[in-house]
Amino acid sequence: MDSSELRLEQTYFDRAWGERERKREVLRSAPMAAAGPISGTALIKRAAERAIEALGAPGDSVAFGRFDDSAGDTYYIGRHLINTEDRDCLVINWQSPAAMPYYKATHDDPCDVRLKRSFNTHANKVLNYEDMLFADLAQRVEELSGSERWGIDDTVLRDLDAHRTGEMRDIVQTIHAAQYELIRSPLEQLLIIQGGPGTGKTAIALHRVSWLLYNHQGKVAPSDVLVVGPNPTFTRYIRSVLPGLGDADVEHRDLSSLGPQASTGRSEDPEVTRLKGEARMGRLLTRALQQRVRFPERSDVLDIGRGVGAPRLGRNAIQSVLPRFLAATTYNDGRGQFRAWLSERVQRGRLSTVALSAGSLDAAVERVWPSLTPQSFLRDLLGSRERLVAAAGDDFTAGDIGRLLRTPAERISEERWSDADVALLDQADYMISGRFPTFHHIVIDEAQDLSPMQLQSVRLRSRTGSLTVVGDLAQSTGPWARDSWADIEETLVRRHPSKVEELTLGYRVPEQVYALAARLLPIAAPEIVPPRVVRRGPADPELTQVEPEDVAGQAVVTAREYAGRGLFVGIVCPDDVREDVEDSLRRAGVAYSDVGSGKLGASINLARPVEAKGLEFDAVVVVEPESIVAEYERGHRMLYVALTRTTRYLSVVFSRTALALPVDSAGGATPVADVPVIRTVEEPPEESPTPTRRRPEVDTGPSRVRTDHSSKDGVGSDIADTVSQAVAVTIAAHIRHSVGEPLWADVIDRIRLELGVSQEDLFDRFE
Ligand SMILES: Nc1ncnc2c1ncn2[C@@H]1O[C@H](COP(=O)(O)OP(=O)(O)OP(=O)(O)O)[C@@H](O)[C@H]1O
Repeated sequence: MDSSELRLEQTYFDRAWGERERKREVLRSAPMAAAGPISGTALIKRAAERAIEALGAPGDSVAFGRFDDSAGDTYYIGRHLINTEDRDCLVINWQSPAAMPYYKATHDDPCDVRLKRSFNTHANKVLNYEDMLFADLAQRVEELSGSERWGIDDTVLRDLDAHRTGEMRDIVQTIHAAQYELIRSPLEQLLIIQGGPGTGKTAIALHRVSWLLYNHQGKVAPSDVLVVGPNPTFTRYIRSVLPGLGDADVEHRDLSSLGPQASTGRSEDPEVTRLKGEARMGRLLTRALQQRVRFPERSDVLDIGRGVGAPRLGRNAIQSVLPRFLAATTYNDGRGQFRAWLSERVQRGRLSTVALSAGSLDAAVERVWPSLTPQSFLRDLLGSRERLVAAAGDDFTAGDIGRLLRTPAERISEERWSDADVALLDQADYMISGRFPTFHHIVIDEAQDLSPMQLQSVRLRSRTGSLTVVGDLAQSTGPWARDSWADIEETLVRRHPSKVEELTLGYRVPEQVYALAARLLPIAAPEIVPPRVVRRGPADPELTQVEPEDVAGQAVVTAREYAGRGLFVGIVCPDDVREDVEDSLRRAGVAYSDVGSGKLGASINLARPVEAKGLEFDAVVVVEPESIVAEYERGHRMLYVALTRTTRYLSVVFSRTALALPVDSAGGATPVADVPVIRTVEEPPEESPTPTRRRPEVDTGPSRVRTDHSSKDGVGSDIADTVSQAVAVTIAAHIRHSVGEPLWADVIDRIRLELGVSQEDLFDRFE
């Protein structure tokens, strides 16, 4: 790299930084300079604050890339627009149409771009850069590697190898041409994006939101966009991406809270979950709600108030008007209209010789048209066979009714609700009050698993039908596992056109790991074309066979080894061995985060396979794959999900089979067997839980010898070991967050100086 060129770039970066910070100062003083009413000043202050947010932080680098066109003009691309006082543009923000060539240029269609430069920066210091010369690429096209031909450069690869944390990062610097096309696809449509694990679906959906907000300002505000994820952990994992792109105020919700009542985790049979998710449940709720409106039984008159002279109306008079009010938009609107009619009728007909009190009127209305909350309505319905049968019509069998029926809790506040109930409550809320915010654009992530009732919840919130729906059919599991997008498309499409687009490049999962996971595809999802993986990882997957009683201990030992290297670790474990793994973690004194509780920790995270969907870790330990397959409907898909969560390292700890694959993939009843190419490469280390470490034959490098310091079941390591590991992990996380990788060595040296120990001292101490 030319150092004078580097200096020139730094000069440009410094200049842009100066302009940006000048603007920040101007914006800061704007409210003070504004004269006029206080409310006006407050408005200016708010606007100034928003504009300051849009500048990014003072520590952010001003740009991440640049391109030069054939006319010799140079354009810098960054997260935020930077102008001089005279409105000369120094840096174009990435969402601007002017930035398009930076993303669209490929070796076979350079879009008039001569050079594309990607900067590696720390704060605003340009550390180095990588160039792509399109004329040169076109000449060398025959020599290019597969991933180079696909447009994957070193900047992407470096980004993919970076440490992961519990928060997703943006990909503005390295958005691929194919991804960019989807990001800037028209707003008014139902766009379904299908793609294998780690193809960037979530990243694209979020960048698309930012792009749409910038390019449709005035039409779509951030508060007019909703992002729906599968669970609270996932929502937390992704929710800092948009604010980081300058788009705060976008609403993030997860399915378990997409209703008037969040799920309280009621567990139920998958059959019941499936039934509650069916579209016909919507019809059942509609009928059941209408049936709550009726003239009181065992009475022919409705008394409006009490005592002599209190007005009364006959059954027929009331029954004849009810259908009119039942046609109102919502249950509560109909109730209001009925109340008004009753009041008017009493007064106009002079039915009363005494003044009609509001209380008497309300009591009479309540007897015919009870006031309901979604919770009281659903509790009454699911708790009564009679109500269920009456509402079922021809749509449901006696067996269905039996499955839906449940004993209500004594008090409504004690009622426990399942995830599937949330969508029913949501539908009930819509029918009863019709009051909830709608959005111009909605993103649904992991959409492949949603039930029709959950899709309906989303649809009710969509004001325009503009949606971005992302998912992977090969990862579709649970009661609503599907093999096609057709029903989702049908449910969600409204007045706009719809299309299904496919992503074909796999970013997250290294080649060696994906080769293992892809063995499941012929069973898990034979129709799916696997993605083309863009890179190799640092190691082959490690398959370790141990005795059944040692599985948990070995999983913990493996996870600790990874965590000890400062990696962000996920243990993906079936319920079958979960308690044992938790016990082993506790006994080993290992702090870990329970992914199901909504949090991701900085070191070891324990997840059920379903909870791991959409997440990623530096290293993943998949425990007892056979149980994962057994515990889930479409279990091979769930195992595929588990195996594809890693960005770098994968270990599989098992007692029976590493992958539960039929010997003969054509035979339905064939027994499960191991992956055929596994071989034993290493004897178990002493004191470890008698593992037989195995690797797939694809491994061409020398065997990696692992030294295992743990005792028999991975517990009982000394306290010093645990303390030093915890301290090291914390310090490493701190360094990673504080400075860029090129400075790590300096920081570590500095720590040594601060501690007053030289390199030699350190060795002395360990001898
Ligand atoms: N163009 C890109 N440049 C750099 N990294 C990328 C790019 N595209 C995707 N990635 C990275 O790949 C990883 C996977 O992305 P993402 O989670 O969006 O994939 P996904 O398709 O939603 O995966 P899953 O199916 O598992 O939910 C992330 O770390 C993301 O940053």
